[in-house]
Amino acid sequence: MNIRIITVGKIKEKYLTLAIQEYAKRLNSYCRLEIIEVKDEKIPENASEAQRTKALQSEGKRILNYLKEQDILVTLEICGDQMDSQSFAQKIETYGIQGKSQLTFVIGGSIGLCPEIKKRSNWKLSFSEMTFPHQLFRVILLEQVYRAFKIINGETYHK
Ligand SMILES: C[S@@+](CC[C@H](N)C(=O)[O-])C[C@H]1O[C@@H](n2cnc3c(N)ncnc32)[C@H](O)[C@@H]1O
Repeated sequence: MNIRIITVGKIKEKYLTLAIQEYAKRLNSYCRLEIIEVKDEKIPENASEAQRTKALQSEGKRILNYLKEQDILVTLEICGDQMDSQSFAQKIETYGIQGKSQLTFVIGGSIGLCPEIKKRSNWKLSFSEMTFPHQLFRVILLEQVYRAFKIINGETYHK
């Protein structure tokens, strides 16, 4: 299976980079992992609605450049569908069995994801109703994908 993670903005914290590298290394045994970072738009704290919309559209265009028609697009959205790790693993496994082997996860930047990307989404996935920072969220997603492959392969992993 090919897992691609498209993210908006760079990782600035060393400890997060180390955690990402660790999970990327672990995932090597289970899938082909690609992480793509697209440039984020810098907008002021007090940006107007129009400025936000423009910034979201620019980030969205950069993301769309990487999407292929056959990709299963999984958008990470706070208001998406919540599930437990077993169901998450099962859904990934089912896509694999159906021959849909290119899963593309998209994590928004600090201002979220634009409507065009959300509209194109095949699977809107929420990890809870809480808001996590986008840099940390990359680690959380990688850990859950790793956990999913451990579950799919019937391997033990700490609970
Ligand atoms: C700081 S959040 C963006 C917050 C923005 N106000 C919004 O409503 O999307 C950055 C990104 O992290 C991801 N994210 C954060 N918390 C999440 C959660 N609980 N479930 C799913 N994705 C989450 C989403 O992709 C989000 O676009």
